[in-house]
Amino acid sequence: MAAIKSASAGLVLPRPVTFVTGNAKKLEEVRAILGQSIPFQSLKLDLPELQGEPEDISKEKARLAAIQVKGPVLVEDTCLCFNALKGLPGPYIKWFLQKIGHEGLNNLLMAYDDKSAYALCVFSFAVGPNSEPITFSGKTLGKIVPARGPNDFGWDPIFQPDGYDETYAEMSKEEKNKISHRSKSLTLVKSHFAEAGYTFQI
Ligand SMILES: O=P(O)(O)OP(=O)(O)OP(=O)(O)OC[C@H]1O[C@@H](n2cnc3c(O)ncnc32)[C@H](O)[C@@H]1O
Ligand SMILES: [Mg+2]
Repeated sequence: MAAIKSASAGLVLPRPVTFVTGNAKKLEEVRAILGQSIPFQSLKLDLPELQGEPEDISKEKARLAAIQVKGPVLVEDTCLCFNALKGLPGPYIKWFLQKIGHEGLNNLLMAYDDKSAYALCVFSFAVGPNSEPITFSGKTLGKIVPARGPNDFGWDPIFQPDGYDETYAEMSKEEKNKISHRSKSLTLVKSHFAEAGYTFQI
């Protein structure tokens, strides 16, 4: 399915955008942050992930998602990067978290004074299976601390953003969504959609 350029507006997409993720908490945040700004539907799929740089991983997820959906897709890949470890665990945070938990992640930094870290969210948008995905990166700086707050979402209890006394987990959802890596990345996605003036054939 090809996207066509309309004479009056921007690109006309053959279908509404599908946000593809296997993570219900991500979807909740994306819904809250986007509101009505970009109409989208969601599809729960755990896409295979490449190893490599965050942008490449995210782009490849978008390519695979667009093949499955056969239309416009949004995906994202989230990294938690420790500066003392030159950016690791980075895109591998999911597996580190699963295997060693919050305490193990803190222990990784035991030998270092530098506990600084950043949360990175890379959204990718692909118009369809044959188009090159575009990426949008949002970063929030902070530090790794012993877990505090509800254990609802991933590594939220051990990430304390710079300038705040609370971890992501201790903040209200609204507060997190104002400053998070995900909202910064989505701000760029929204600008792109506004500039491109996409409309959708329903
Ligand atoms: O299907 P996808 O979208 O890939 O969902 P996922 O859960 O596999 O997510 P990632 O591959 O991006 O891996 C990121 C890991 O970080 C966690 N995570 C993502 N965003 C987070 C956030 O804002 N706060 C805390 N943990 C987060 C998430 O639960 C994963 O364990
Ligand atoms: Mg994943």
